[in-house]
Amino acid sequence: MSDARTPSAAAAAAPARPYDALLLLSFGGPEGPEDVVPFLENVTRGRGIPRERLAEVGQHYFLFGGVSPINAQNRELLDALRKDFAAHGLDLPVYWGNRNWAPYLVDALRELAADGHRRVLVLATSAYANYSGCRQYRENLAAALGQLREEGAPGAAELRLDKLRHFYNHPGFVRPMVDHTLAALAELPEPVRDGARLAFTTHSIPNALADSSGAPDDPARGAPGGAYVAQHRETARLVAEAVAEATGIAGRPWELVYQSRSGSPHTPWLEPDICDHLAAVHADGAAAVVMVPIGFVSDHMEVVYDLDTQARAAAEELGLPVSRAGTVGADPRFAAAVRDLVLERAGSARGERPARCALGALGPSHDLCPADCCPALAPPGRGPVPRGSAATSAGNPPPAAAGADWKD
Ligand SMILES: CC1=C(CCC(=O)O)c2cc3nc(cc4[nH]c(cc5[nH]c(cc1n2)c(C)c5CCC(=O)O)c(CCC(=O)O)c4C)C(CCC(=O)O)=C3C
Ligand SMILES: [Fe+2]
Repeated sequence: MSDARTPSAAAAAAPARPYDALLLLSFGGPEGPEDVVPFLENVTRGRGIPRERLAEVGQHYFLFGGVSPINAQNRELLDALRKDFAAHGLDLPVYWGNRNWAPYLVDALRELAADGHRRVLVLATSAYANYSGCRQYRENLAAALGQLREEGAPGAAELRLDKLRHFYNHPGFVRPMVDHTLAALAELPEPVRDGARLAFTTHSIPNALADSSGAPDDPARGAPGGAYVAQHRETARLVAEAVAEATGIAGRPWELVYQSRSGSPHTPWLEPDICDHLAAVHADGAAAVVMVPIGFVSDHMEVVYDLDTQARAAAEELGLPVSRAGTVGADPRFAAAVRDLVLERAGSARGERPARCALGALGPSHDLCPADCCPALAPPGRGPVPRGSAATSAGNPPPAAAGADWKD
């Protein structure tokens, strides 16, 4: 077909249409000692983290000169995305803004709007369903856009933001993790390699937040751990199976464990902690452990401190050989996966039915978060969060602010 007005020809000319930019939305981190305390104040405002925990976490950052690796890693990812888009003829500018530190989200949106962009896709650097990786980012988008509209920032009134779906089961996320797990196995001394177990790690969150994670119609919602745990178990299984195939060793034990717990000790959070897990498998006769941080997209502070510093020290004390797999970071396969998600979503927005790539049994995640997806507070007795209750009114951005990412 050569008619330039047919949808496919138009799509070939501007494959991301109707979108005109991509925003990388991340956590942010301090870039010097003087940033650490104000950064932690931003992260924990209104979240009830004990002061002692904050002082302790500040020390983790000071141990690294007050610099979190996360911003440099996001700059690398930006670079990889721009290279990948350019190499594949995708003319889509990429912007970057953070929740907790400069460059801030609100400034990125101001720039996007001033540059004339109107329909913007958002890649949040969080692969799984849960409040902090899903709804909290949507709240951040709504709040920043609300602020710009109040300011009367040029273009802000027309700006519409659509968050891309969760990508935990996309091959561009899973396959680099498989390679990195194989590389971490190869780092172990040869005699313990075949007996090494896999410990997949992710951020612990309060049990109540895990139980209510995901969309209300998600089969995992209501099961212990909700979509958060179900999705992590799926990624872990996919990686473990691919590692078994590559090594020819079937039945290597693996477990999903947690790290970076904070909050009150009286509130139950997901367990076991990686350090307790290392002690348990050591007592059980494990020869070695490979820690695989599937919960994170880059080797940021939770990885370089909580795993490489704290968990490694615990393993050393036990005399248990350990190694740690790298995260996806700026892997070109991940950049290509982002391009795939962009083109897929653009196709959907044009009313087409694009292939929606996902490995395993759970299928691709939803594009539009339904009203009670990943609520901030656990619904009492696991029922739906009542509309307009304290749990939702502060958190649920109105449709106008959250764009097509919000369905009510
Ligand atoms: C699920 C999840 C992810 C993964 C998904 C995603 O990436 O979104 C994640 C990522 C990250 N968490 C990070 C840092 C922190 N998280 C904290 C606190 C918390 N995280 C939580 C959850 C998550 N966090 C929760 C439930 C809290 C309790 C307070 C609250 O309910 O909000 C605190 C406060 C101190 C403390 O208590 O640890 C800090 C400093 C950094 C930056 C690292 C760097 O600087 O390199 C990153 C990427
Ligand atoms: Fe969600």
